[in-house]
Amino acid sequence: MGWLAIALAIVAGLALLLRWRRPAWYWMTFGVLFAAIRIRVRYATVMDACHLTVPASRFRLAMARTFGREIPRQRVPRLLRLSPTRTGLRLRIKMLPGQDAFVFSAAADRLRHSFAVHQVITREAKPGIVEITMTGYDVLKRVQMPARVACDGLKVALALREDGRIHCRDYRETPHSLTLGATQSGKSVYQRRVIKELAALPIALVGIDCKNGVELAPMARRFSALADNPDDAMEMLEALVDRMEGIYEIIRREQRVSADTPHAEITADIWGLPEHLRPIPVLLTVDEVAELALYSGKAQEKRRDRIITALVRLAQLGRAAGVFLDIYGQRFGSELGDGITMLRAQLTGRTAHRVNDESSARMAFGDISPYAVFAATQIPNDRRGMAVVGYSTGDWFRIRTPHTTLRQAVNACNRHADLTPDLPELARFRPRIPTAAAPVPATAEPVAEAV
Ligand SMILES: Nc1ncnc2c1ncn2[C@@H]1O[C@H](COP(=O)(O)OP(=O)(O)OP(=O)(O)O)[C@@H](O)[C@H]1O
Repeated sequence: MGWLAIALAIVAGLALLLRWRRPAWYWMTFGVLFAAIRIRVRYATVMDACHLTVPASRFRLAMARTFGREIPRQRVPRLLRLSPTRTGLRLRIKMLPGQDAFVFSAAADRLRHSFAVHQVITREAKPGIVEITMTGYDVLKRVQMPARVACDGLKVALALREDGRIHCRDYRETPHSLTLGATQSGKSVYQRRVIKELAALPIALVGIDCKNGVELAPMARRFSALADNPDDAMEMLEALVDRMEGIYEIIRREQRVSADTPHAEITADIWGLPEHLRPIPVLLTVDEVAELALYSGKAQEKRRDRIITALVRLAQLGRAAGVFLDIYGQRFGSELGDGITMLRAQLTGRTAHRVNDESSARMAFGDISPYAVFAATQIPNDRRGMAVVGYSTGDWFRIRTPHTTLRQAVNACNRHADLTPDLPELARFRPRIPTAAAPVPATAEPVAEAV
């Protein structure tokens, strides 16, 4: 008996220690079991207490009255499935007549307290079925991505979502994006993560970094073109527009060939082109976009207009030609001048890190969800790298990318330097490869040695 008590005390101590120091391990060892038992046992009581039950049907009430029987109890929505996940539990519940997903969403906080879990997120899985995702611990406190994430094509796993799922970006589905955030909110780390993940994929990377190249130049081996000042940026963007127009010519030519071949598919983008004709897709990543939009004097104003016009054209027409845009900045509103709101409308992938005011958050999510605007303004200062991401469906989530150092991103770029394609139209912007003799600025980590 004494030994049993000692063993139980050791296990309980171990559980407490894990819960405190390693919540992810605690969840996978003890937490998931305890939570599943708790939910099974208390399900009906909690549903009742959270006002998620409905009165018995009129027929049963009438029968009870007629035969003088006990009045039937409130009906509890049926728990169809309870499945564990890496970070929590997922429940599928069949809604009762009169209920909708919003009723469950409004009760999310009550459910969270009642089931003693960290977070509860609800969504309608299909008509009549609501899915409740619970996370057992604060998954964004210390981001741990799963070792393997199934991604194919031009899809990359970028961050962990607050519901424990992975936030992926599929460039073919969401070709252009805008990432906002105050200074020191985590934009550069997010950009590094994107580049690190894309480095291994068949895509050409083109960058504009008017901070003299401090962010992107160390990764130059994987970049087909880089501009580190607004004059070069303007010429590079116009060259990219020329490339895009050339690709449209190829598509048109191929369409004419297909049109004369009965039953042949006719493509309207590069993905339907035969492989030998298909140009490599290009991602243009722009760090601190305001540097391109600010001007003083007539000459700079003209340059700014040409830059914004080229960006708008790339955003409007780039998708079919395989040209994608990732734009990063602190703000991206009409104060940056004509054409900015037009450009923003094309950037459908939206991410906002911590912002200092509501108007900045509205630049990202004003047209998606007022709740996402609020969430972006509530990101705490000590949660660097945390962001809100909005999907075109109107859904939004808090996310956090794994902390990616410049060293890690540079290593990935060096490892995959052989995948860097030559873009003849942009050949004059091919970056100079940094060497030990040309060290990166003191603020950045040192450049990796050549592979
Ligand atoms: N996902 C993350 N996890 C942990 N720390 C992070 C994360 N993202 C950023 N940080 C930390 O936050 C700080 C600021 O990050 P970063 O340089 O990316 O911000 P920024 O928005 O690009 O700032 P600026 O606009 O001034 O360049 C860095 O010290 C970085 O280590």
